[in-house]
Amino acid sequence: MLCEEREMAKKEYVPLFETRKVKGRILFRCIAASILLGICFIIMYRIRYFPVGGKAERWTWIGLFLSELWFSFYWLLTTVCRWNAVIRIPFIHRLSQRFGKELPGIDIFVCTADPLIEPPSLLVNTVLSMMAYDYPPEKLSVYLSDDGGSNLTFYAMLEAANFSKTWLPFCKKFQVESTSPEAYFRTASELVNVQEWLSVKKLYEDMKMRIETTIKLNQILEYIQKQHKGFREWDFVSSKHDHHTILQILIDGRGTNAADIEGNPLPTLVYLAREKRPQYHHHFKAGSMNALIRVSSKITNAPIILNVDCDMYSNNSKTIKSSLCIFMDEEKGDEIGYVQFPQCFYNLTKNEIYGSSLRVLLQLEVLGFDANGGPSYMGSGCFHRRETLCGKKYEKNYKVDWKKINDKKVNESASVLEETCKVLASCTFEHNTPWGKEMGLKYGTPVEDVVTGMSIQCNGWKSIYLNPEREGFLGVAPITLLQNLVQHKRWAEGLLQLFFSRYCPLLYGHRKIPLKLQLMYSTYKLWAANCLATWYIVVVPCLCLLKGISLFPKISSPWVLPFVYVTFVHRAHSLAEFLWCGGTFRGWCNDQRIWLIKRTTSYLFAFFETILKLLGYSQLNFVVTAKVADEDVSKRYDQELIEFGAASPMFDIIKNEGIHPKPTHLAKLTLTQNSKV
Ligand SMILES: O=c1ccn([C@@H]2O[C@H](COP(=O)(O)OP(=O)(O)O[C@H]3O[C@H](CO)[C@@H](O)[C@H](O)[C@H]3O)[C@@H](O)[C@H]2O)c(=O)[nH]1
Ligand SMILES: [Mn+2]
Repeated sequence: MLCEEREMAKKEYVPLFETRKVKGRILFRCIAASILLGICFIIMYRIRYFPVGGKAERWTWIGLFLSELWFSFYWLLTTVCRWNAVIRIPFIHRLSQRFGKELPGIDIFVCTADPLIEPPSLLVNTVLSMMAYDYPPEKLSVYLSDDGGSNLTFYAMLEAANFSKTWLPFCKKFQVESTSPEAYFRTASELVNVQEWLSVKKLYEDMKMRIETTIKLNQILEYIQKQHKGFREWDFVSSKHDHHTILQILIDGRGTNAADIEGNPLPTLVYLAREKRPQYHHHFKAGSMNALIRVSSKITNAPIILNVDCDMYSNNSKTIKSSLCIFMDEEKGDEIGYVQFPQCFYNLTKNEIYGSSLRVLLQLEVLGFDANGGPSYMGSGCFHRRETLCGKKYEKNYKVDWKKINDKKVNESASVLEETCKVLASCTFEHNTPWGKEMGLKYGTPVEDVVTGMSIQCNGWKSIYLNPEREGFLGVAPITLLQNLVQHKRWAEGLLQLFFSRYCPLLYGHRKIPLKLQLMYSTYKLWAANCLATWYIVVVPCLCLLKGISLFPKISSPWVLPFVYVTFVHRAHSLAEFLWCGGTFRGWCNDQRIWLIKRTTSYLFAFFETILKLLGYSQLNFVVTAKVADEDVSKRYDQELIEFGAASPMFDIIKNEGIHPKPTHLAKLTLTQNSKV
C-alpha cells in the first residue's frame, strides 16, 4: 500500500528545477586528448635528448623538465574540472503555485568590517536591496554584523530602516530591478511615474548625503543621538577592538509598529557588533557569521540563511525563490546543503584590465564542480540550510517538513531578546564548544568559505550552482593592481595552507566526496604552488639563450611540433573559452598578462608565507579589500589604465620580470598603459 502511494506521488511529481548538460564536452575531450598526446611527446623528447655535456646544461634541463611536468600535472587537474558540466534551471512559478503561503523564513546575513574602506552608504544599499526581495516580508530578516563596531554604521542602518518604509512599497508597486536604490537610480532609464520617481529619488539622495556628511564629520550629532536608544551603547566603547556586544533590533517584523508607509509589514532588521577584546581572537568573517547564526537562532531562526558581503547587493528580486526551487524540490531538494550564486561585479570595464571578473572560473569551471557534487561555497551570495551550516550530517531519507519548520514562534519582546542574546555574541561563549570546528564556519583560515563548503559536502550534502541570466548579486571588484594582487595573495595563501592542513581535499575528502571533486578542489588549493615553475620558465630559458645553452628542439626538427602544438592549441582553447564566457579578445590578453603577474607575485608571496606559517613564523591575517577609491583612481580604472598606487615589493618583482624588462617601460605603463601591451 505504502509503495503504491509512493508510486502515485512519483507520477504526480513535477520537478522544481531541471538539470541540463553543457554542450561541447565531446569536442573538449578530443582537444584534451590531443594535448595529452603532445605532452607525452614532450616528455619523450626531454628524456631522449637529455644533455650529456656540461653540468649547467644538465641541471637546467632537469629544472625545465620538472617545471613542464608540474604544468602537465596542473593541466590535468584543470581538465578534470571541465570534463563534465551541468547547468540548473529553476521553475519559480511552480514554487509559488505549490507552496503559496508555506514558504520558509529566510535570515540574511550581511558582514562589514570597517566604515572607512567599506562605506556605510554602500552597505545601506546592500541592506535595502535585501529587504526588498520579492518575498513575504514577515518571513524575511536582515542581520548586519559590524566588525568595525562603529556608531557611524549603526546610524546608517537606522537611516536604512527609515528609508525602507518608502523604498519597499515603491519597489513593489513598480517592480523595481535592481532593488538597490543607488543601482536603480543610476541605471533606470524609464521613469515609471515621474512625480513619485523624483520624490523617492530625492529622499534617497538626501539620506545618502546625511550619511556621507556624518562619515566626513566622523561623529554623530547630538540631536541624532537622541533619536535612538542604541547610540547610548557607544558610551562604553573604547575602541573597535575592545567593546561589549551591541545588539539592536531596529525593525521588529513581528510588531505592529513595523509597517511601511502603505501599512504593509516590514522585514526584521537587526544590528550586531559582537564583543571584541584584545586578548581574544575574533576569527574575522567566520567569527562574525557564527555569532550571527547563534543570535538569529533566538530571534527568527529561519531554516534558510543567505550570506552576502557588504558590497554585494541584490540585483534580482527573484533570487530567494529560485534558490527555494532547489531546496524544496520534493525529490532532489532534501540532499542539498547550500545553493551558491556567482559573485558578479558591477564595476567591471569592457576589457577587464585586472581580469577580476573571474569569468572562466565562475561560468565554466564551476559547472564541472556542479556535475560532481557541487560548487564550493564562495563566501557571498550563498543560501545555506541552517542545520547544515551548524554541522548536521546528511542522513539517507532525510526529509524536511516545511510546514512544521514554519510554525516556530518567538514570544519575547525585542528589548528582552536584545539583552538575552548578547551573551551568544560574547568572546568567551565559544570556549570549549565545537563552534569554528564542527559547527558553523571554520576558523584558522582566511578562506573560511572554501573549507566550510567542502566540509559540508564531506558531511554528505550536495550543493548546487545557480547562474541566472539576470545576475543575483553584484558587488565591487577591486580597482587597483595592488588591491587585486593582495586579494589573490590572501586567497592563494589560504588555499595552499588548507592543502597542507588536515583539510587537504585528497585526505579529508577521501571516500566522502567524489574523487573528481577532490581533484577540482586541489586545483584551487594549488594556485600558489604554480609560482615556482612559472618563475623557472620565465627566467631560465632567457638566461640560457644568452649563455648559448639550447633547451628546445631546433625549428627544423620534427620534435618542435609537439611544443608548438601544445602551446598553440592550449592558448587557442583558453581564448575560445574566454570568448564563450562573454569576454573580449583584449580582455583575454589582459587576463593573460594579469595571470603572469599574479603567478609571479601574489602566488610567490603566498607560497613563502605559507611555508613561514607552517614553520610557525607568521600569523594569520585578513586584509579587507577596499570598496572605495578616490576619484582619480576610479577615472583611471574606467579608462583601463593599470593603477600601481602605493609602493609594494610586488611591484619590484614585476619591474624585474620578463613581461616588462625595462624599468622605464613600467613607468610608461603606469601613466599611459591602455591595455595594448
Ligand atoms: O574581520 C573581518 C574581515 C572581513 N569581514 C567581511 O568579510 C567580507 C569579505 O571581505 P572582502 O575583503 O570583501 O574579501 P573578498 O576577497 O572580496 O571576499 C571573498 O573571499 C573571502 C575569503 O577570502 C570571503 O570571506 C568572502 O565572503 C568572499 O566574497 C566583507 O563583507 C567584510 O566586511 C568581516 O566581517 N570581518
Ligand atoms: Mn569583496
